[in-house]
Amino acid sequence: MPDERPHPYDALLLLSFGGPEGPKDVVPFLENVTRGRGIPRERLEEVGQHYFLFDGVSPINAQNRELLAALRDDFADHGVDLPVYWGNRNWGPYLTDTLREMVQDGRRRILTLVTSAYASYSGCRQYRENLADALATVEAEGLPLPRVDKLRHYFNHPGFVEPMTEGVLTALAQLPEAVRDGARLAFTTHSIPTASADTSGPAEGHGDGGAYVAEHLDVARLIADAVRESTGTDRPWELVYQSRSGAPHIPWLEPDICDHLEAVHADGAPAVVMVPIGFVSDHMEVLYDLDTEALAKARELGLPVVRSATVGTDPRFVAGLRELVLERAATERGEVPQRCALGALGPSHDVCPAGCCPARAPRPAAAGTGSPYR
Ligand SMILES: CC1=C(CCC(=O)O)c2cc3nc(cc4[nH]c(cc5[nH]c(cc1n2)c(C)c5CCC(=O)O)c(CCC(=O)O)c4C)C(CCC(=O)O)=C3C
Ligand SMILES: [Fe+2]
Repeated sequence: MPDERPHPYDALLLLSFGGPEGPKDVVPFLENVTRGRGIPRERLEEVGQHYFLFDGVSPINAQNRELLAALRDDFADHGVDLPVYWGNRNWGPYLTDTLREMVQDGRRRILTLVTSAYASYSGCRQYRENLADALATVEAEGLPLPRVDKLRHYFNHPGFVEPMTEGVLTALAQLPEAVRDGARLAFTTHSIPTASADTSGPAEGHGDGGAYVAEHLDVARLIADAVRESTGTDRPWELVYQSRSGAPHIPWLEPDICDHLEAVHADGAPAVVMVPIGFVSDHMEVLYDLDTEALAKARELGLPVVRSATVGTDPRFVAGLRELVLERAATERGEVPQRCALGALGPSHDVCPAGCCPARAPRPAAAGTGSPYR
């Protein structure tokens, strides 16, 4: 009988990016995202247009509400007595308001689940900085300070990998039979500056592309291997990038998905499956950059391209998150739980070491070694 006690935790915090919920939200949302980040004005106007194409509504908040409900249902079904809260970095419900509410509800030992599966400044440390800011605000208001931890990166957990593998099989079945066996797999994730990739993860692990690229390659290889085993066909695959931002003279990870589609088309590839391993739900990066822009490029080329599913609220993903919560709770109680992970890298660290995913300008970050709030 598995131990279903979340003790010592008394709450789970779902922490996400946030997105606009109508046309008047778009500009203030983009200002929140890019404050102090040196994004050119033209890029902002362009990204604003992506949102306006969908009436100014990003699907990300609805998707987080669904994940919140799915986690609560799953916890209830499995006797896990742990309230789940939700807060965002860039739009309401704002993290600071959620954290204040949690403290006022008497929560003192909080575990955080971030909607990003990999190491990187944007996907990990920046959220830890946001937590430190929110804790500082709560402290300044004279409220008691909770202890806040963060769940380990879950990119290589079977709950994340297995639904995506199944998604690729489903996507392949949508391709015309004649091109199915020759279809290439394009694993895609958010591009980030190469300097930021190279320093991602713990300091001693840094190499070209850092933990960010290594973790994505591990997931891509796992899925490609599982698909080969299941279909009996060995397909070429590569890791590609999307959603580049920033100034043109700063190098970001390449190739871009659209350039990649052109290149493989020129190379004679009969079809491509785009596999969005960098994202946990079909938010704007998936809806615009893949389903709108990249699919338009594919039509222009006359290349059959399909996009496979993100994990969303797949029951295996939600169950995997529960397992990760209970695993960490056991570790915090001093037990030595099994730490499930597929692939070559093994389970990620529970506590980010000092110097993990460094920022350009150092700022306090919670939930790590040497953090001001531990
Ligand atoms: C690694 C990564 C993830 C994946 C991990 C994770 O999920 O956290 C991610 C997710 C997301 N990014 C999102 C939106 C945006 N990201 C931007 C800008 C940037 N992203 C970056 C990185 C990442 N971003 C970076 C290095 C920048 C440059 C500015 C900076 O250094 O901070 C901009 C500014 C405009 C632009 O230039 O694109 C927007 C609007 C949304 C919400 C989508 C929705 O509304 O549905 C989500 C989930
Ligand atoms: Fe982003």
